[in-house]
Amino acid sequence: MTNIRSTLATVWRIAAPYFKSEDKRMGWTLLTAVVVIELAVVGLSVLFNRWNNVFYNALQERNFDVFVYQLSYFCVLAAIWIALKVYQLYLNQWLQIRWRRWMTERYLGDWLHDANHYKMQLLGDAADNPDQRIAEDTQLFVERTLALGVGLLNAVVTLASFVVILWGLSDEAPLHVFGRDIPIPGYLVWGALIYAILGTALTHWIGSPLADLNFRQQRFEADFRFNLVRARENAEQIALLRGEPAERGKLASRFGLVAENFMRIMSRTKKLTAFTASYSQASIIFPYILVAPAYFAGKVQLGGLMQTASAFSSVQDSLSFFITAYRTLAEWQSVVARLDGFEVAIHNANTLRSNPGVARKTTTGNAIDLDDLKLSLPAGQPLIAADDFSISGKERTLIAGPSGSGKSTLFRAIAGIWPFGSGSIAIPADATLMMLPQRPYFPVGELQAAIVYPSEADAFSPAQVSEVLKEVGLPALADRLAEHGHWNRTLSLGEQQRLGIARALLHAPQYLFLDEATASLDEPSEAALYRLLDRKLPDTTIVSIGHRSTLDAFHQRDAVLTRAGEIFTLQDKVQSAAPAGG
Ligand SMILES: Nc1ncnc2c1ncn2[C@@H]1O[C@H](COP(=O)(O)OP(=O)(O)OP(=O)(O)O)[C@@H](O)[C@H]1O
Repeated sequence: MTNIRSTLATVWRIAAPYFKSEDKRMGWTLLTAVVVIELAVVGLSVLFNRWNNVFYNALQERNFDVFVYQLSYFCVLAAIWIALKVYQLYLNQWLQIRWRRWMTERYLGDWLHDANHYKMQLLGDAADNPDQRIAEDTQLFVERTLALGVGLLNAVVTLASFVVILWGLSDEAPLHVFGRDIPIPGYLVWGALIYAILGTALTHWIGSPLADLNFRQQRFEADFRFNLVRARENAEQIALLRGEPAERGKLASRFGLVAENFMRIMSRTKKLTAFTASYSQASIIFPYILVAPAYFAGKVQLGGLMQTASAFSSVQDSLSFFITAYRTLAEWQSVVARLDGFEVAIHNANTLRSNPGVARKTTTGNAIDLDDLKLSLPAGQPLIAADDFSISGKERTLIAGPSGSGKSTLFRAIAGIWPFGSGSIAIPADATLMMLPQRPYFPVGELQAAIVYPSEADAFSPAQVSEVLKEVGLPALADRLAEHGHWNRTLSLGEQQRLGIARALLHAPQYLFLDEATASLDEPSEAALYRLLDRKLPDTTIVSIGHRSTLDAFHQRDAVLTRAGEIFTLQDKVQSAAPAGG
């Protein structure tokens, strides 16, 4: 019960924002239309039920005129019913796509807000596979919530209408056992109620493990898909290393989890289906068994019998809502749990952003100041310390340090995406910063758009981009700006690094951070690119991470991360010490 209540509270939390959003007018209009149509459909089913009585009596009495009239009446009812059903589905789907679009845009906005997507990864596994949450779960959530909500409404209204009818019919056709009337008011209602309660309890007992199993299934499926995508993305490495058997083994074991869990779902579903199928078959004949004695005793006509059976099955259907919707409910519950996890992870990332360990300030000066800065790993182990360290002016700084000492993490903290630690980083107001990693990212698409990313493709003219391409030593690419491609896959790492420098030249940031951004080039090419940066970006402050001594020539300042106990400290390198003993 608590489980159901907390699921409903979560559903409300996830669903309500749409109906308070800027699209609320349309949302409410469509929802009202869907509800009104559903009520009209129930109203029609009451008319159909009454029709049963008159129609079957006409058959029994061989009354041709009434028979023909009732057939025409049926056609009118059926035509209205068809029109309602068509528009109910149409409007329902219309609401689904509007609601889903709104949720998707909101999730995309939250997920891609200020490095949340990266911080969610850093924070751990609370929301695994965000792609699945955004693409699949929003669709399932909207569809299932509407289906179950409308289904429940139908069940409640149908129940209310038909309980009244069935109560009246119980008086008309009283329980007749062994030649005697047994006056139990509304016995048909009680019969349906007991039958449905028993059925619901048994269904829940048999089917309850399905919610968990479905949750796990979705997760295993997404993990399997993710690993397939990773294998595709790293095809070259895998082929070079002859890693295919290892990949196959890994993928097979991931799929093993999918299959194993699916087997459990199958076995549980088999039991559940055996029960629900028997239950629904039994409910076809159950009302006839209840009313047959009265019928054969001549207390009720064929029309009354048929109307009772139809009313009983309506009450029965609505009381059995839970049984028929059980699988959908179980799946829906796991979708709700996944979306909830996603929202919690976004919330945690937002909290981390508003209360970061490392404070980010803006200054009026023109230097980036690291003050009493201590960076740590997500789990809390201290990594590096930097106190009173300024990066300013047109100075070029080279940062060195052992592998794993935290050089890239320092850049991440300056970029504002690494919140773990303490102290502060002050950045000049309105300063533009650009980080160039060793392996730059190029979105799949036209080359021009890939180079000028994250700006719009037309932020620079093709002539500007061609010019820069020639300068960075890639004149051949200048003719291919309109070509579509997966550039991270097709270009060599050295070419990608040249393109990274091209991107920096186009954007001309005030602060440029190069994290081994030219490490895949030979030394003369690297030197040429640094000379180019010097010439084209004279006002840019450049900070590089690099291991080659040839880089020294392009940097006036050397800083180094040195181990001090369990952490590394960032300090200026002591320039060529005085001669020993001097
Ligand atoms: N998301 C993370 N979770 C846990 N540990 C991390 C994470 N990112 C980095 N680290 C750890 O932090 C340490 C510093 O990593 P970083 O990439 O900053 O080193 P680096 O000095 O740039 O190394 P290299 O010179 O090899 O590129 C490493 O030990 C790394 O394993």
